[in-house]
Amino acid sequence: MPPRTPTTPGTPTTPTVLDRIVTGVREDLAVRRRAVPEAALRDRVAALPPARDVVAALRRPTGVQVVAEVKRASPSKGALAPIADPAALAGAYGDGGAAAVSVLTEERRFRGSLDDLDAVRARVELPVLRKDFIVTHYQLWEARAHGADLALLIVAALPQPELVALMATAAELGLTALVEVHDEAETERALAAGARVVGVNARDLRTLEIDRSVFGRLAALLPEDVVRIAESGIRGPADVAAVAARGADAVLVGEALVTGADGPRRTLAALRAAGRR
Ligand SMILES: O=P(O)(O)OC[C@@H](O)[C@@H](O)c1c[nH]c2ccccc12
Repeated sequence: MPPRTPTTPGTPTTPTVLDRIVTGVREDLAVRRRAVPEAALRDRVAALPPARDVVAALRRPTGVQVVAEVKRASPSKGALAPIADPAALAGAYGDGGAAAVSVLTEERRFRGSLDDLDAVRARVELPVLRKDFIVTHYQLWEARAHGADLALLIVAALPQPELVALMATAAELGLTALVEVHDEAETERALAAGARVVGVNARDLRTLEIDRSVFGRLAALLPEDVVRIAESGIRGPADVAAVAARGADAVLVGEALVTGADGPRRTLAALRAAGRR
């Protein structure tokens, strides 16, 4: 991968956490590409029923919806939960009233896999999100071939022409793009690329710091018809209530659900209660 463009010509930039993750993702991807050619993915996709309607599931008048994440580990926190049976966890999320299930498939830092996506897909009827660092069309084909209805596109990881091209491929595949932003410039890029579902990540993927004020700031820039998802750092009901007051349609929650002492069903119920309208 070419180095990031230095802000001052001639000044070398140190790779951010995001840069390092994407480098690893590209290496792992090269291995999978050799094992499973894109033509094979296309055949699998052709045999599948169409992807689910995600917008209807994520925006409901009854309250803030919860996208519940299958997350074993993260670069910021290390190990979170072993999750030996991701399908069982997804089943619990479904029972608890999740609107969708997010499956982290990045292997090195988040300890996820496409096997997790398969297991979850086989278990729930809910929309499923492939959460990864998607930088190639191949990964979108993979996402759909493994049953995802939604795919994450992180604006910070993608130059604008790539973002636009990946959104077009997602649309062809019937995949809804969840376009992730963390600042004003990224929000403008997401909208310019035609994003209909925007995730505001409270965590800066370059530094891994959380800033809970980002959702309110960026949600205010989104047109009414765009679905708004508050991502990361939702610790409990009070955080759901805070983003609900600022117009969140949904929250994306990982850590609080996989580490919560009350278990995923009750933790989910408490989060949903805080977002009821
Ligand atoms: O575990 P949390 O703080 O509830 O966060 C979930 C989700 O927002 C987070 O996993 C996430 C948001 N955007 C990402 C991009 C890549 C990897 C992970 C993420």
